[in-house]
Amino acid sequence: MSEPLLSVRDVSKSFGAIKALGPVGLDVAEGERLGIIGPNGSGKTTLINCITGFFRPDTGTISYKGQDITRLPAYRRARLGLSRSFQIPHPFTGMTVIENLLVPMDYGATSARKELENAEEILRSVGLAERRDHPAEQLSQLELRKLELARALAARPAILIADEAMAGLSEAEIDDILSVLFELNRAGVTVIMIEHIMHAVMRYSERVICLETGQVIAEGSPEKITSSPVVQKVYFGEQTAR
Ligand SMILES: Nc1ncnc2c1ncn2[C@@H]1O[C@H](COP(=O)(O)OP(=O)(O)OP(=O)(O)O)[C@@H](O)[C@H]1O
Repeated sequence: MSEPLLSVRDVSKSFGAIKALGPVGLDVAEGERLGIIGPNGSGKTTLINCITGFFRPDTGTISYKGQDITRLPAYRRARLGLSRSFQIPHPFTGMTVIENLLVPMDYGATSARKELENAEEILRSVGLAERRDHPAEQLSQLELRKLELARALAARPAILIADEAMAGLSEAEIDDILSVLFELNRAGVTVIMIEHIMHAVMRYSERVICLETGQVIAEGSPEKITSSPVVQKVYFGEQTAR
């Protein structure tokens, strides 16, 4: 196997006496669609926070494109190409949809004209082009989720970590977000999906990792994970684990 795009080795994180994570290890290949599942409190958010630099892990290393990024601050990881979207969108209110993209882009790396072109292309990729000049606060819940993905894409990431991008949406809306995420992946973005909506994460992912009490308890294809007795036990209790 070629060198993984992202590599997590022996990473652990505690909060006081609570061991939230680890030690865990995982590799993510370039272009992969990886799903991470696990019940509430199993460590998914802590893992993302360690990967993106919001938390400093207590132990272990995180490498990206072969570079040890364990001690890099979050904004430097973002500039290297690691981006995340949040479950609860927090757009800049009082700004239009396109302005919401131009703000995170505005760090002087390219010309204003190029930034505008990039922003318009990202809006097209998430299906928000027609809402370009609407105030962010007028968007529907589905459109807000798309704007949240668009904002995460503003830095042109190599890896997008989508944290519960579909929670609370209807089945048709879930299909819509999945199409956007499939398209992004086809365009070359590696996607890590953290999700509680099982049928969505199973449809989307090529490989799924299941966390429980901060440990990886199962890993494999969606089919393997769906039929795994340990995963079933975690989600449905003892009776279904036979
Ligand atoms: N900042 C924090 N301070 C103290 N404890 C925390 C903190 N963040 C997480 N924890 C604890 O760490 C454990 C793992 O939490 P985490 O949020 O990573 O789980 P999760 O899998 O993302 O859960 P959910 O699916 O509900 O979002 C839990 O026991 C949680 O209470």
